[in-house]
Amino acid sequence: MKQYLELLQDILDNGVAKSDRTGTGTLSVFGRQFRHNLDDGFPLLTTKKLHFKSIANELIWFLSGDTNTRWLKENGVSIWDEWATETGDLGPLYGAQWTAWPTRDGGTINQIDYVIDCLRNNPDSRRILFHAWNVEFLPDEKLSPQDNVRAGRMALPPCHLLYQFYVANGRLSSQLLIRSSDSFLGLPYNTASLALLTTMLAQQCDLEPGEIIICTGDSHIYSNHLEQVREQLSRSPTTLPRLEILRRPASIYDYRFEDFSLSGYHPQPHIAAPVAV
Ligand SMILES: Nc1nc(=O)c2c([nH]1)NC[C@@H]1CN(c3ccc(C(=O)N[C@@H](CCC(=O)O)C(=O)O)cc3)CN21
Ligand SMILES: O=c1ccn([C@H]2C[C@H](O)[C@@H](COP(=O)(O)O)O2)c(=O)[nH]1
Repeated sequence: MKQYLELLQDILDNGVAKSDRTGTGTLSVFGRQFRHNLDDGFPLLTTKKLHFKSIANELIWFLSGDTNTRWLKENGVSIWDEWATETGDLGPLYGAQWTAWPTRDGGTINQIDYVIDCLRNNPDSRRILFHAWNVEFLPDEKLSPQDNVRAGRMALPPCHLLYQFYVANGRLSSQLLIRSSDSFLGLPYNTASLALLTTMLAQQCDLEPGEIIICTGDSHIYSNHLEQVREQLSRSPTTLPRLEILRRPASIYDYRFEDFSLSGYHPQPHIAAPVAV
């Protein structure tokens, strides 16, 4: 993932010091894009060890429509704990908007079903996308995540916002807009998650995985991640792992962590960093 390391270097070289909601402070650039061909391997960083289980289970959790951390915790994932209420609630964020976007007549729309239907029946459509920016439920930036949840809003507004898909020559590509990107902690997760989702959708729709493209808006490095970023940039990327899906689940909603087999993942050691809440 040379492209990812180049983005980190770009932020170090060109970033402007900006304050942010969490009070941590960042170096930030605006509007960047990188791409990765899934034929070249699964884009899980080799320059630091990533917890693939957190990434895969978070995606399975989103697709299930769940917005409570209980299932995540039961499955070894703690990355959402800081934003949840004492009962584990996060408000109507990703999973709710992806699979049960509320309609004015009291019903819901499953945007993932729509994407699968397009990929199978209208793959040349230029409208194959889903997104989570449901303005009615966005949090009030002046309130804490937990107080927003208690008011029926999302704990955090979506960061990975808009997923668009494209089919050509039997290959499925995807492009993701991330409005705000924690480039050291969040972006490696978002990149691997997009690659995994694209591979799962390709399997469900009899397509081959193509390219993934990541577009980041406010692309930042938190001031308390600078040492970690420099450590990572001193390392050289090695061969990417390969992802195999061991069975074909009945639908996009039926994948389990055990279905994913990652081979050849030999990362350099984990680099710990505090998450900005
Ligand atoms: N500041 C911030 N950055 C994010 O990336 C982020 C948020 N907030 N809030 C919502 C979600 C939660 N996400 C997170 C949260 C924590 C880690 C994190 O601490 N990762 C550690 C390992 C933790 C683990 O997998 O158990 C890492 O070293 O990658 C990653 C993504 C992505 N999002
Ligand atoms: O999937 C995710 C979720 C969150 N982030 C990061 C981006 C920002 O650092 C924070 C969100 O804060 P805002 O003030 O709402 O922008 O979380 C991410 O990179 N990826």
